[in-house]
Amino acid sequence: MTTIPDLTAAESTSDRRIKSFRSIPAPDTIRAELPLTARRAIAVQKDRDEIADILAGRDDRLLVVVGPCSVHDPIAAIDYARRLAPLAADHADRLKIVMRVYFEKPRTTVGWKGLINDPGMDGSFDVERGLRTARSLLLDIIDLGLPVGCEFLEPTSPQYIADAVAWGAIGARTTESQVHRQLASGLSMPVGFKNGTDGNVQVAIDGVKAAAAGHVFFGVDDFGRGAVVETAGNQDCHVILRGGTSGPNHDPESVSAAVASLAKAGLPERIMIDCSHANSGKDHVRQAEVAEEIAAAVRATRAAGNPVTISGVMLESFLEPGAQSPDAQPLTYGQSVTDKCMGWETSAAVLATLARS
Ligand SMILES: O=C[C@H](O)[C@H](O)COP(=O)(O)O
Ligand SMILES: C=C(OP(=O)(O)O)C(=O)O
Repeated sequence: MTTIPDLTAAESTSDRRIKSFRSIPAPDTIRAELPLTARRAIAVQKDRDEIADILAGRDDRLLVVVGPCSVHDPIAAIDYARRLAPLAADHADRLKIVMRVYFEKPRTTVGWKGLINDPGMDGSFDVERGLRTARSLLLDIIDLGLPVGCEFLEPTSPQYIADAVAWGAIGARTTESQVHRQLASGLSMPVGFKNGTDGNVQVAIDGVKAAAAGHVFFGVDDFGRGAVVETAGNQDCHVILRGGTSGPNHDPESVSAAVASLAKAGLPERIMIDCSHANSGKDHVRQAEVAEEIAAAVRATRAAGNPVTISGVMLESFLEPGAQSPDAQPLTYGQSVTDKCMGWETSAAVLATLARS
């Protein structure tokens, strides 16, 4: 019998490019430390139901997902939420306002990947602190009476926070990813799929169809153990038009084309429009104009007695207009460290315009 000698570290074919593994607490540990509680759970479920009703056309309000491109400073995020909450209440008969609370940033190449990945923004990657900070912020925002919306990027991060989230997004860079479509099929809230960065809307429609089906895939359970996950499918998914490399796609022709493709796919003929990203050329001043154009289009459709196919709008908005580098010293309070955002005054004016539509 031949004996196989143990390989030395230098001979091993495993982990040749892994520098370290750091364990983190299991999802149920962090959730138990920062419990959702029955009162908040009731609020989250009510918000999810209202959002699903808007997306299905059972409620004719406009869904508005508004907030910073990314959260880097929880104090500024709460400050923003305190200003948004009374506006959300004032406009509640016409708009369903959800605060954008994005903790995970997909990058075109490299860059800061968000508060969960690197809460110190200094390369220390204290993911455990990032998870606790993120969860705690979500609970505080819910306590102000606002539903929250997050992009889901890491396939296992939802286990730590998704119970507090009323609406989710799959971004343009991951909309075609089977892993993210499977993830969406098991998420408990409505989920929007962005069109691809090249402007391809069909990949988002395919994402919605894939997520509506049940799937079986690799994941982790509540105790952080590797598991085979079986999902039931998510029927509350929709498409988000965000423009692409060939230009914006919020104009009436692009919206009609997207709606026709949804009809062809047998899906509800309703979409959300992202006023930022490629629809505004990442220009926050232009973003407000795009929102005005959408408000005008919705008004015209209603006036003509036609069905409104734009059921939601996304806005990138923070306390201060524009953006700064994440490396700025000192950082400007309330200003984005990723994409440019509308400042607070403009955001409030845009919400009022959307409410009038
Ligand atoms: O919304 C944020 C950004 O557009 C997205 O994360 C990509 O950013 P990047 O192109 O700066 O990496
Ligand atoms: C990353 C985002 O958008 P997109 O996926 O459309 O680039 C975002 O909304 O933060």
